[in-house]
Amino acid sequence: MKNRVFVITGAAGSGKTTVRNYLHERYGMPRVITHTTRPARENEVNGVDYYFETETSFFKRHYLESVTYAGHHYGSSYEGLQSAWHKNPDATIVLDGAGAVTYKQKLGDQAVIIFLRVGNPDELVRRMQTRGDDTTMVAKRVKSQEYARDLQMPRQLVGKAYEIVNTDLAQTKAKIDQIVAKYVD
Ligand SMILES: Nc1ncnc2c1ncn2[C@@H]1O[C@H](COP(=O)(O)OP(=O)(O)OP(=O)(O)O)[C@@H](O)[C@H]1O
Ligand SMILES: Nc1nc2c(ncn2[C@@H]2O[C@H](COP(=O)(O)O)[C@@H](O)[C@H]2O)c(=O)[nH]1
Repeated sequence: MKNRVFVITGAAGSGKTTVRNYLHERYGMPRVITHTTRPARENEVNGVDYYFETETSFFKRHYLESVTYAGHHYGSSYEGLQSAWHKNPDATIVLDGAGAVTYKQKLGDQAVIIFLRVGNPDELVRRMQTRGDDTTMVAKRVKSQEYARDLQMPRQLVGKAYEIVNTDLAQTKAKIDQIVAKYVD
């Protein structure tokens, strides 16, 4: 059986983690946990949401790809992906737009990319605030180049990725089910 990874990408606050958790809960897809130097949010747990790293420990890992997003480092390891595939042939990961492009380039058909967007970008800020994000962090993020970039699907992924407007979560889940049905028996 072919190993695959469902890559969820899109703007900050667009619902990537929510969709990844749905794929985990509904389809039993293991979540590939990535590494970051960003401070943990309230309720985030090391080894569950991320491996939280220091500026020194981050650079001791072996990454398939890594990026800087709004001033913090993020990276996904080969070992994390292999360990997820060891549990199940279909896994899921949350990446920014640049990471999703790298995954498609490196893994080809094994990477199924789903780009999430919302109708109105103001909704993203509302969702981050509702999630309880630190106000200063939200302001810094919204000003970042990476945030602006990820409002649109990366041009390298046009025609190679699914796009879902995540307004109504029930409808989003139904669309996710349709995509998964194309790949998973
Ligand atoms: N369709 C939706 N309607 C309303 N709220 C939603 C919807 N989808 C997700 N949310 C909520 O929006 C907030 C942001 O969602 P989530 O954390 O999944 O986004 P994200 O894309 O992973 O964000 P980030 O990249 O900043 O980590 C959460 O509080 C989540 O419960
Ligand atoms: N390219 C990568 N992007 C990653 C990775 N882990 C998370 N992310 C993305 O970073 C931003 C910010 O995440 P947040 O949790 O601080 O809101 C978001 O788009 C994530 O999808 C990674 O290993 N590589």
